[in-house]
Amino acid sequence: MDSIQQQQRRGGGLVSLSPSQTPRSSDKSARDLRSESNLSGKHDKDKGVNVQVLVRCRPLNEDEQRARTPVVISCNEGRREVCAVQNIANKQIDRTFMFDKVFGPTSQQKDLYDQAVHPIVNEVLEGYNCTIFAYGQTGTGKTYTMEGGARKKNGEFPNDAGVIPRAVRQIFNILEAQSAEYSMKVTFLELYNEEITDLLAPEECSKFIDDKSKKPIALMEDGKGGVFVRGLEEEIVTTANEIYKILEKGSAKRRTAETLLNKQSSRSHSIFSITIHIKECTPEGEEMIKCGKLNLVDLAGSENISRSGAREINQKMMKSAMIKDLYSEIDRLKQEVYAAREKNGIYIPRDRYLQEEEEKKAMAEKMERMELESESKDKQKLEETEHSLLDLEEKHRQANATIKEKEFLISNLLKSEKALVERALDLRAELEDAASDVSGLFAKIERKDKIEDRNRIVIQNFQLQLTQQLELLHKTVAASVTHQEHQIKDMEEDMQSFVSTKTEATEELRVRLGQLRTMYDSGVKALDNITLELDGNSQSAFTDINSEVSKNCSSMEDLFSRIALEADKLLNDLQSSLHKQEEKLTAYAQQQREAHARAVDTARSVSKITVNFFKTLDMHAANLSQIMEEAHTVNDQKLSELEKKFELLFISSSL
Ligand SMILES: Nc1ncnc2c1ncn2[C@@H]1O[C@H](COP(=O)(O)OP(=O)(O)OP(=O)(O)O)[C@@H](O)[C@H]1O
Repeated sequence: MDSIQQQQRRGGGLVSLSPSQTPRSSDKSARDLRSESNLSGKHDKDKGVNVQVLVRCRPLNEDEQRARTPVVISCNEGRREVCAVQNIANKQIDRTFMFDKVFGPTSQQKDLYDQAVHPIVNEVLEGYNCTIFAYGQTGTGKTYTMEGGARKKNGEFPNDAGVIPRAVRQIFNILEAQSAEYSMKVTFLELYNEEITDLLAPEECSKFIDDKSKKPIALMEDGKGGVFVRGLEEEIVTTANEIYKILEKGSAKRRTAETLLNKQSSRSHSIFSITIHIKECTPEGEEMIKCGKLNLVDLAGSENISRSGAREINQKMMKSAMIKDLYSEIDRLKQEVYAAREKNGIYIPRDRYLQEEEEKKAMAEKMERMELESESKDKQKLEETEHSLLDLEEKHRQANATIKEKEFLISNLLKSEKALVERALDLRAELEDAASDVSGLFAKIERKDKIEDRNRIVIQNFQLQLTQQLELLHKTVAASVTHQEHQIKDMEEDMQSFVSTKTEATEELRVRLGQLRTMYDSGVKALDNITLELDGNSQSAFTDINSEVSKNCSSMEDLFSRIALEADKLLNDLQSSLHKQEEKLTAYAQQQREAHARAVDTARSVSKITVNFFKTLDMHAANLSQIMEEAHTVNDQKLSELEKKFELLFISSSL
């Protein structure tokens, strides 16, 4: 669990002095700070506050040396004292001031940093809020101490690098050495005439700030006894170089603003803040976040503080203190007079008495005058207050009207914000729909690709199988044709052998018929001869012979009819066998023709199916690409609509 570890505040002030400068009333603040520091020292532990006041005295510059400017400040670093020599009414009065640390004119930037700032930066990294501010009159070396010389071109530090670049370097060196997990942000602001300028804000924002209708950057109380600046630009930084660039950018902006507004650097304050969050693990493994803040403040020249718009209460205190002093002085004098009268005190010389009486009288007159003045001033002030009260009432009325106006504006703004939020939600829903459409489209494309891949494989398989089937068919048809040719040849041969066999039998039959005919003819001749021979013989014999002839004739006729029947039967058998063979051949040829036709039909229908299949595939592919194009177009339209809506939304939100 993350938690934020916030430590107490610490602070330190650097008072810069020039050696020729006698501390004046404003320098009293240095003493005040010192005494405050001493006072707070007693309660350091209770309050958790620690203020240190360090003084640095710069050496005389060339001009001052040339002009032989007298040196009125001497520093004793060991005793931590600064001695100022003053000549009042030809009397030399030496006044000594004590500080937490004193740096004389020969002190180097590094000495000051190592002794005074280094420990404070360590405390920042331990999670404290620390402030280092430079205070002093113009030209006493505040900017020199805080910023120092510019970095060299190769990025190296010059010897006169000031507190800010050295602190930045130290912070990064320590964090990197610890391999710490951290985040860092910086702010840079300028305070001039009670007006805060964000030195890191982009130009447009600066313009807004100038525009009175916009919310100005404002100093707010954080409710925990601290203050923060509302609306200040915070820049996240990860390297020392980034901070140096930001510093350069901010300083450049400060310079530009100064030129434009004819300000002087000595009249404005600048505050550069570095906030560091560091992650730490407790021994129990719990994650803790340490938060430390370093404020680096370059104050306005102390003689210009009143001109910088500050009125920052000492005068009032001085006046009341003075009246108080005067009253106590009167009391003291009264007591002295009383003691003199009663002779129970110490006698004083007459001259002194007269002088003191004079002084007392003058004092009483002065007091009377002052009281009168004060009364008239009070009266005047009362009148002024009444006036300002009336003004305030008027302003209050105006402010109320402005508040109402602003409330109306705010309610309108809230309404438009609500409408914008609703519109944004609609747009978001549309965007989500579009995104789901797009993802659906992508899924479709993926599916289409897969189907195309599968189709490609199916087509390849189909082509392979078709080629194999066609080859098989071709082989089968070729084998069948060869087989048929063989069969027809065999049948031709069979027919030829059959026909030749039957021709032989017919020839034999013809020969036998010829022989029979010859036999018949010879028998008839023999019978004729016998008839002739017997013609002359007896009638009886003739009858016998006739019967014999008739017998022979009938047997011959029987034989002939049998032979003729046999020949008919043989011829019929031959004819029927030939007929059957012919029928068989015809049927077989018909079968083969039909099989061939079927094979041809199958091949044709296969090729038709293939062509149709490819056509369908092409059609599907065309449909798919059309769908894709349409989807892309719809998608593009939706996207451009969404972009337009977003633009409108952005323009209306920026308005
Ligand atoms: N310790 C020092 N050693 C050498 N020169 C110094 C030292 N301190 C200041 N100077 C020089 O004195 C001059 C005035 O210093 P600087 O501009 O820092 O004063 P300042 O207090 O910031 O003035 P201002 O309030 O006008 O900004 C500069 O030229 C600076 O280089």
